[in-house]
Amino acid sequence: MEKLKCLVPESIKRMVGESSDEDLASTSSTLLHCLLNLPQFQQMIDDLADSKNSLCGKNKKVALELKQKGNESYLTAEYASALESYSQALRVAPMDAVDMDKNLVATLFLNRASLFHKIGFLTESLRDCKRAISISPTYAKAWYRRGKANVDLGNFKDAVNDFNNAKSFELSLDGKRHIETELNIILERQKSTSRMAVQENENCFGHFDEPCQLKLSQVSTPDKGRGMASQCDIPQASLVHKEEPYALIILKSCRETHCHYCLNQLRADTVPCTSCTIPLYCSEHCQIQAGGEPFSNFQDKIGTKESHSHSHGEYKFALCSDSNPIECFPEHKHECLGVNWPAILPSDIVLAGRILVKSTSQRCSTESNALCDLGLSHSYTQITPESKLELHMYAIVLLCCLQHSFGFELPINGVSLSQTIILISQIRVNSMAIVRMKSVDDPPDQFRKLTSVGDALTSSLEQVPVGQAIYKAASLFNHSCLPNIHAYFLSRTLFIRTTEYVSTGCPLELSYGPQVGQSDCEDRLRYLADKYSFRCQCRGCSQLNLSDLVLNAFCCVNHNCAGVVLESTIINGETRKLNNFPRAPEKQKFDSHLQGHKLNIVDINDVASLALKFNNSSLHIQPGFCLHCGTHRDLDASHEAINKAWSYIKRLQEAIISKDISGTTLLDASRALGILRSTLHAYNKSVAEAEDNLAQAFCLVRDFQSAREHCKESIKILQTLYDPDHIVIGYELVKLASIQLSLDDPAAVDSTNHLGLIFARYFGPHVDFIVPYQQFLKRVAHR
Ligand SMILES: C[S@@+](CC[C@H](N)C(=O)[O-])C[C@H]1O[C@@H](n2cnc3c(N)ncnc32)[C@H](O)[C@@H]1O
Repeated sequence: MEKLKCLVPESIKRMVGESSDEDLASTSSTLLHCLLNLPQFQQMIDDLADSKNSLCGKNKKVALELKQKGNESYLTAEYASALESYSQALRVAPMDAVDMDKNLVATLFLNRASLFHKIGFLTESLRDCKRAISISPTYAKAWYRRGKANVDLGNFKDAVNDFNNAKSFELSLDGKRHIETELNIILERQKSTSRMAVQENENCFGHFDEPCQLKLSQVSTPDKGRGMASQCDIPQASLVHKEEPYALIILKSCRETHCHYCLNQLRADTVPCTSCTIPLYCSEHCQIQAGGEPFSNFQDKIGTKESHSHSHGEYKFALCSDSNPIECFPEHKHECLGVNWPAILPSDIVLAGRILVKSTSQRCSTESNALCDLGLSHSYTQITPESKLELHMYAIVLLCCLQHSFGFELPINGVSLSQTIILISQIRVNSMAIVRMKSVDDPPDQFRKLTSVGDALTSSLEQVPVGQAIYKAASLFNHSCLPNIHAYFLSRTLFIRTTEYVSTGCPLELSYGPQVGQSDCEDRLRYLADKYSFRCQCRGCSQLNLSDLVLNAFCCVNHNCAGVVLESTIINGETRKLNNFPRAPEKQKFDSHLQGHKLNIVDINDVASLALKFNNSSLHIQPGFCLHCGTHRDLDASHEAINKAWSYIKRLQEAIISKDISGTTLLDASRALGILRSTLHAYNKSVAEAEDNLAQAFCLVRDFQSAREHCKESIKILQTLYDPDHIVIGYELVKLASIQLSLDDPAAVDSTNHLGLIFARYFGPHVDFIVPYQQFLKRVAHR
């Protein structure tokens, strides 16, 4: 794409860079004509959209090689490698390929089922057998293997049925006799056991159906456009919104680890797409929902006794569809042609393709003229000239790819291109990042069950983005750096909950990323302007707050003084708030923010009261001078000392990542923390980060007592910068509780109770699905 950009004449680049949403039809058609005359552009479209150049199509030869490799690894007991080979082979094997008179895919499922059985993954084995049987209903070995897995799972009735089927399809007499013997043993065992059968349980989320009964109203605001507000008083932790995505796509970084439909972490028995090698799914349910065909459509007819009716090959649609019917559009189908563009173009462009195809198919029924009319806001006019050129180019490439590979019946002209450019702009402003909670100590490979869980007691949690989606109704929620609602996801469903009491008429606003306490006001404004092209007008950025004042502050050089020293950038930023929003901050804001703190807040109140004394919209604060006693600090020298100290903390961070922490690294970092503490303000965010790094490092060298103290110090600071019951504190308490448990410290009970309350506030009844680790902590702490 970059090379292509260089070939566009400067005059066209300038015209595109200066375009507004009004003249997109003419700018995009000018660029289109220019590109169509470039052989490099034609070549690019051929590479992306022509099936002859496809790298994402099925390939029998490669599948057979991988199968062979898997068999060899299995024989030498290299099970992880065998699993990798079989799964890869399944991904590339054509559904109609035959190997030694058997459907190749069915054989591969069976081989993988045998491997799973060998390593004790019984439900995975059972599911792979089912898949082999649904392709090849008379596959005696698959019935037999399934019978064995059912025996080990205690499902004797099913096992008897499986062995009977295996016996009837087995051709050799010896084989039949062998199965008969096993069958008799099972029948005996069945009589003598009362063991409960283990039920296969696919994607069961208990409280998926929590109703959302609150009515919200759409409001219009002068500074943020449309927004959502409450129509009644809403208690904390209430569900205010629930929605299925209009369109969704997995992020490139998660393609190998998460299901391309529901975005849950893939299990070891991944299910491939039936037509191309790009997506992996966690189940046939997801594979079919995405637009794939059921495996039973590829039934192997070789040697089949057609009359046999197999009652066990059916699919289970356990997730959302039964209880909560959702509109389902086969969103991968038009990409599923083995061509390269869905794998190569950026995720938001492939998402735009999904929306175009979906809305065009719906357009036939609604007879709208717009190619795609989501009715969402966008910020095309505010973006940079480079971004405008990029949007133009991607819109042209996407429409050409859709037309070339999928036969999308749409003239590529100024009108369709301008609508596509606006669509991509809407996606950039309105799409939500779907996140999943990840325990940092999760083993990255699929052999989760094989690794020890003994080290889990020093775990911590983080949120990782896995997908990007458009939720049409939720796009109307505005951003606040001090949000009063919180969004999270179960499978593809978006849930939004209040995190505090919200009174009637109050705007409901979530955070698009940055929050007060996480970074200072200038950083938040920069992030939102860069990513979403708007200048934030939320209360966090328009009213003074303690976090923004102390987050990057220095301490007083006078050891007896707990005062605050600010830099000019912070003072300027805070003064700007007052200039732009000359409303007096309310005194009680500071007080309520500090309620419940048992911390020494004298210095913070100093800052607050000083800030409140502003006159003519300016703060009377001198950079470099203590706000309490007026003593001067040399800020240049302080910066130098901090940078040097921080280099030791950075070294420690690297050592933590490589899990190789030497005594010297730890000692240097401890000394560096001393310098940070004596130079920076007690509530400076960098001190919290350094404390947290030391806590992690001490955990790794198993000095849990030191780890606990550093972890507590870090939490103390964060509780001041955020709300004490903010979700960030919940994550930190997970770390503290796990360290306390490692020390048999009874205080772990308080920590787990506290984190339980915080998570319940953010996730309501879904807490155990989102943070299953907290259940484990609670159980151990209360034991
Ligand atoms: C996802 S949309 C929210 C709904 C939007 N207000 C509308 O009218 O459709 C995001 C856009 O809303 C506006 N917006 C949201 N939060 C804002 C804030 N805190 N300050 C200023 N503008 C905001 C910006 O224009 C942003 O690009």
